[in-house]
Amino acid sequence: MLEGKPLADKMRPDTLQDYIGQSRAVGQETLLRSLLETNEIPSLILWGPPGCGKTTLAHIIANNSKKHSIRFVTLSATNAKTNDVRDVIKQAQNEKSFFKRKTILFIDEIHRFNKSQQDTFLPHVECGTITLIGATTENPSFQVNAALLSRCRVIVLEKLPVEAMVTILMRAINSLGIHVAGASRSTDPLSHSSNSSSEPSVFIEDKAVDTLAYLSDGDARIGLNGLQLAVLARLSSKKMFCKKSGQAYSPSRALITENDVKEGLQKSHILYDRAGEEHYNCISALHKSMRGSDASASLYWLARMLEGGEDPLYVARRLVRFASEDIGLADPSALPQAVAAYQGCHFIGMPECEVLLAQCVVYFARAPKSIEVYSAYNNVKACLRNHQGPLPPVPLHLRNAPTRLMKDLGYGKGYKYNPMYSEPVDQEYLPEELRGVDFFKQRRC
Ligand SMILES: Nc1ncnc2c1ncn2[C@@H]1O[C@H](COP(=O)(O)OP(=O)(O)OP(=O)(O)O)[C@@H](O)[C@H]1O
Repeated sequence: MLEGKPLADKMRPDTLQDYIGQSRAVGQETLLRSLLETNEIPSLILWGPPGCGKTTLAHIIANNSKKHSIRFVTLSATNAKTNDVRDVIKQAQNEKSFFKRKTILFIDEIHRFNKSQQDTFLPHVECGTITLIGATTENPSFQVNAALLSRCRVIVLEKLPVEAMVTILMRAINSLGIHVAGASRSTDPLSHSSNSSSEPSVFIEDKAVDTLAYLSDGDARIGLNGLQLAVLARLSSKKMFCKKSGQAYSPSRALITENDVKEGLQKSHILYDRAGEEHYNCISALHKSMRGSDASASLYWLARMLEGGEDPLYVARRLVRFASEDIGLADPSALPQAVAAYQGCHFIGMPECEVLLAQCVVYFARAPKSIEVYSAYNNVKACLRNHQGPLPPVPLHLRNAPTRLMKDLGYGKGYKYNPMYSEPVDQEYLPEELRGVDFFKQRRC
């Protein structure tokens, strides 16, 4: 059971009874559960973080549907082409008209289809040729075509809590015939596979199960595959040790410790999902903590990103933006600080550059804030966007007149060159129709 396919795939449950957690979405009293039990599947978008059970739920629905002779077709948006979708639809139409057979189309990572690809199946979902089930880790309001979204029920699945992770891990531990060494949890002796004489008895520390459940951060795939790696690594190091020391490999006992499971997990997967929602959530939390002048929280979000493997230059670029947007002229040295931090990160890279970013983040959290320039500039942009008709011409006196013709046309005429005047110069700089507008005070014009 340990070799070959990832443990997470082998442990995928087939029925709702074995589907752990997610009670808000598919608990006993939920509408979705009654629909699933009566096999009336609506079009669904399953939205949730990696490894929380989206594909598993679709797999359970597939199992159920097959019993009711409903076709269940799976496509992954990472490699399916628009033509593949068309083929599925064509077949679904035939099945519907000739055999009155329904088709459920499951599209994994539906957010990877662009809007026009999503348009391909919209009319067929509308007219009931296919029931669509899409799985996504990304917020469907941004990634799924609005018309399609309005025809689907969005099911929000949550990160699996630690207790649910422990249940999932214990089920795997039981089916692998591993014993738990420690007081609080006992394995189910009946489910142990019989211990063949060529294999050692494998034990796992009670604490290691908790640590694995905790560090998997709600992702059952990481937890199960981490368990598999830890066991395989421990067994092979035992064999290596015997080989090196010239001892005959005698199967006895192997103990999986907390350290083994920590090594079995990749830190970057545990803490942070660089490409997904978490990336935007953390940068937003950092930005808001600095804006709120909370230096300690700012450091926390920074560390969470960097420890999770975020690109330091991405963080540095956001700091450059923050320096102008939120600090602005309240402390004009913030901008050079951010640019210097960016260049410093570029020169020395991680992990050395983390302290540069930390210094800059704390400086920014403690700095006085001003959005004066940022909001005045937004007022100007709004003014330009709201303008009806052609934009007003640049006043003639402000135009440069490099040629005789331009001079003859009045370019630059009447312009007062400020350094020639000792007193303040009375001169208009805005177009005629905006005369008197102050973008620092006015929201609109
Ligand atoms: N709620 C659950 N109950 C029991 N096992 C689960 C549950 N969720 C996930 N698992 C286990 O974790 C594995 C991975 O889960 P699954 O493929 O369903 O995640 P996912 O949400 O589709 O993730 P991704 O977005 O990364 O594809 C499954 O094969 C199964 O073994």
